[in-house]
Amino acid sequence: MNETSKTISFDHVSIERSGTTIIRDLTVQLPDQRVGIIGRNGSGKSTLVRSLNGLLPVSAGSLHVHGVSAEEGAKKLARVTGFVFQNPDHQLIFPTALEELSFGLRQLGVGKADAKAQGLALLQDHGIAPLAERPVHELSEGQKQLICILAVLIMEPKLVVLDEPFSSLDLRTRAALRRKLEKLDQQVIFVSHELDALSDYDKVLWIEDGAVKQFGAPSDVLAAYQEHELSGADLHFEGAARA
Ligand SMILES: Nc1ncnc2c1ncn2[C@@H]1O[C@H](COP(=O)(O)OP(=O)(O)OP(=O)(O)O)[C@@H](O)[C@H]1O
Repeated sequence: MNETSKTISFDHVSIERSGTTIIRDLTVQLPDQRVGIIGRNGSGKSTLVRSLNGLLPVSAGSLHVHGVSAEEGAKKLARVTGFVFQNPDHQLIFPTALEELSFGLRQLGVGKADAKAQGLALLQDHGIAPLAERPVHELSEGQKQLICILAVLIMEPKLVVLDEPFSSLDLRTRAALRRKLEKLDQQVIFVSHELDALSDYDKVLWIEDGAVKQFGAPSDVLAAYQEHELSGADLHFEGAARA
C-alpha cells in the first residue's frame, strides 16, 4: 500500500447542489487517522463528506479516497467509504436490524448463515440483541442510529464517515461508540458540532462558506473556531440562513 492509497486528497474540488456551487476550489490532504470536521450550519460539511462515498459527484477538480479516484464512479468509492447519515431514515432500508446488518456482509460475499451470525454477535456485543428481529420502524431514534453505525462498521470499510450521527444517542451509548471509534484501525472522518468530542482527534478541518478556513491540531482549530464564532455582540443566524 503506498501513501496515496491511505490518504484522502481533495485537489481544487468544487461540488454543486441543484446548480449552486457549495464547495469551491477546495484543496486539502487528509492522511491522518482521525479527522474532525467543524463549521457553521450550512457551511458545506455534509456536502463535502458526501463526495467521499460518491453520494455527491465532484463537479471540478480531483478527489482520491484511499487509492480510488472519484472519476472511477460512486460504486468504487462506496466500496472504500462507509457512511453514517445524520438521519437514520435516510440509511435504513430493511425491515429488521438483523437484516440491515446481514445485507452489507452478503454484498461482500459472506454466506447467509454466517452473515446472520455475525450480525447477531455485533448486536450482542452492544447489548442490543433483543432488537435483532424488531421492526426497524418501531425502534427509537437512538436505537435506529446505533443500528446505522453498526451496519457500516460491520463491513469494515477503509474509511468510516460519520455525519453528526450522535444527536439522538444517550450518554452511555455515545460513550461506548466513541470508545469503539477510538479503537478502529480504519480512518475516521467525524462531522460534529460537539467540539469536545473532537479534542483528541489527530486533526480538525474547519469549513466556512464551502472552503477551508483552518486545518490543523484540534487544540488550535477548536479554540480559533470558538473564538471566531462566539466573539462579538452581533451574533445572528448568518450560517443557518445561507441557502
Ligand atoms: N439538496 C440540496 N439542494 C440544494 N442546496 C442544498 C441541498 N442540500 C444542502 N444544500 C445547501 O448547501 C449548503 C451546505 O449545506 P450542508 O448540508 O453541506 O451544510 P452543513 O455544513 O453540513 O450544515 P449543518 O451543520 O446544518 O448540517 C447550504 O447552503 C444548503 O442550503
